[in-house]
Amino acid sequence: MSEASVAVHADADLLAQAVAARLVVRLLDAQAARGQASVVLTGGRIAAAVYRAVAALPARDAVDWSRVDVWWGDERFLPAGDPERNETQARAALLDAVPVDPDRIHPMPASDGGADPEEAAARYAAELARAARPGTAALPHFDVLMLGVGEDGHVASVFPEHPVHYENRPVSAVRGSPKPPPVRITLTLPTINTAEEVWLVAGGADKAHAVGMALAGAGPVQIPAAGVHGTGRTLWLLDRAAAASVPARFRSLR
Ligand SMILES: O=C(O)[C@H](O)[C@@H](O)[C@H](O)[C@H](O)COP(=O)(O)O
Repeated sequence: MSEASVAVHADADLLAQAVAARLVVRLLDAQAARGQASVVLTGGRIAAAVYRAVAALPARDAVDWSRVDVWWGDERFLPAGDPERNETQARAALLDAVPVDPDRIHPMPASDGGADPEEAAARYAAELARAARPGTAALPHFDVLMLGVGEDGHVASVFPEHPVHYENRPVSAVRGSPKPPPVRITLTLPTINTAEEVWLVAGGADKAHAVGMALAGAGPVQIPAAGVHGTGRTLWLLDRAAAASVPARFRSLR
C-alpha cells in the first residue's frame, strides 16, 4: 500500500492539462517496460476535461494506442450510446480521436433490453478475469486507475455508507446511487486497490472537505476516497481550491 502524495495546480484547467501530460507519460513508460499499457477510466467533469486535454496533446501520438487496454472503474447503467454514460463521454473526448484497438476497449455493460445490473456486474468481472495474467489473481494489471472525487468523498460509484462496501465480488451493481442515475456498475475498493497507480483527481472548492477528510485519515465507509491506494503509488492531483483543507504534512509535488 503506497503513501499518498499530493500535487496541487493553480486551477482546474491547468490541473486537467497536468494530469493529461502525466497520463501520456505513464502510458509511454508502461509500454516501454511491458510492451503494453492499461488504464482504468472514470466519469465526471474533471475526467472528461483530462481526456480532452490528452486528445489535444501532440505527445499523444507517441503512445501506441493499439496496445492500450482501456477499462472503466464505474459506469452509469444506461442504454448503449447514452450521452450520460462514462464510456460515451470518454469516446467523444478521446478514444474516437486516437487509433485504439477496438478489442482492447472494455466498456461496462449497458442497460439495453432490460439487462439486469447484477448480471452485468458479473459479466464485467468475467471479462476482467479473461484478461488476467496467467497464474495471477482474477484481474489484469492496471498501470493507472483514474478516479474523480465526489463532494461526499465517493470514488467511482462507491458511495459513503453504501452496501457496496461489503461486496466481496470484484465488480458490483450499485442501486440507490445518490448521484444520478440511480443504478450503476462499479469496481469495488479492493479491486481498485490492485492498480499499480491510483490517481485521485479533484478540482473545485466543493471537493475540499472530502479531500481534506480523506487525507486526514477518515474511514473509507464514511469517505470512500480515503480507502483507495495503488500498490505502487497513490497520487492526489488537485487544484488549489480542492486542496484548501489538505493536511500540512503532505509534501507538494510539482
Ligand atoms: O459517474 C461518475 O460521475 C463518476 O464515476 C464519479 O465518481 C465522478 O468521477 C465523481 O462524481 C466526480 O465527478 P466530477 O469530476 O464531475 O465532480
